[in-house]
Amino acid sequence: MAFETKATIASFGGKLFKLSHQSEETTTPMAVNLYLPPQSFASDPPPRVPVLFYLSGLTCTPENCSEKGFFQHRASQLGLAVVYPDTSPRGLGHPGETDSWDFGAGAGFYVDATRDPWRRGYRMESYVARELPRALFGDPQYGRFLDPDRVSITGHSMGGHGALTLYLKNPGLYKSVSAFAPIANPSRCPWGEKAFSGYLGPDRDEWKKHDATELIRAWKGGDLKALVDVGTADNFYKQGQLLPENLEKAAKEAGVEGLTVRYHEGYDHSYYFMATFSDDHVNHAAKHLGLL
Ligand SMILES: N[C@@H](CCC(=O)N[C@@H](CS)C(=O)NCC(=O)O)C(=O)O
Repeated sequence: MAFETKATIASFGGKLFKLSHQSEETTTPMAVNLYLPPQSFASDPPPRVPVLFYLSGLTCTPENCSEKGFFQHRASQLGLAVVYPDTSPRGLGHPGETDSWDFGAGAGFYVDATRDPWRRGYRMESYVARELPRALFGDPQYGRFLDPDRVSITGHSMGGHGALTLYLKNPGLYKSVSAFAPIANPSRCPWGEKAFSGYLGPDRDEWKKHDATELIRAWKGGDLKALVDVGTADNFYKQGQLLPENLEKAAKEAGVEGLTVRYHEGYDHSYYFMATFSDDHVNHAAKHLGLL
């Protein structure tokens, strides 16, 4: 279904498009922001620029990171498009959908739910990894700007975990992955236990198929090309919601190379942390997308 353009906003010499389209996976209209860098408007026909998908964390819409993550700063210099999807369907009307900030609306966890009522519409894995890219790359208005063969993925918190799992589940689909403060081992933290039992049911073996720390053990794709940043003053890190050490340990035990985890003294979970290191994450993607 074609995208409706709700707003066009100048940003770092390029343009941020606030879009909406009807999703078959979620059965709802989905908001998504697309940033096109200045290079996209410098010639006609435009160059096909590589694409970075950014997956947001709990409670977020496409706006949070577009407004204050500062990915557009470095993306504009390098000639990289950035796609900011939403974090769940909206307005399905499932009982309890908006009762808590860490489950239901704003908290889709980038899985395809298998439990009622969530299995209707809460299909953010299929939406983000398949439907949205297919729709964008095939779109009559926006597809001609984008290179479907050069795609990377990144994200924050729940979205950092989403980026890691989509990358690990789909070898070759993305050229690299990075994450800010990811919920790295959701089967073993309160946020993940709540989300996975609600969306996937009580069988913990099912959870393993959607847990980055478990998936990394089975990785056979060679050098991982993964960058992870964590702030040591992040309260969620201190409360044991993120568990990045478990991811590092699993990679080490499995002999998986190419995972860089950096701990930054004094940084918290917020966009002050993200904006500080977003250039690094864009550079990481750009290196693997042939821009650097
Ligand atoms: N609502 C939660 C915080 C949730 C939270 O920090 N969400 C992060 C992602 S995990 C976020 O990006 N929030 C939106 C924002 O800060 O703009 C609380 O009050 O503790």
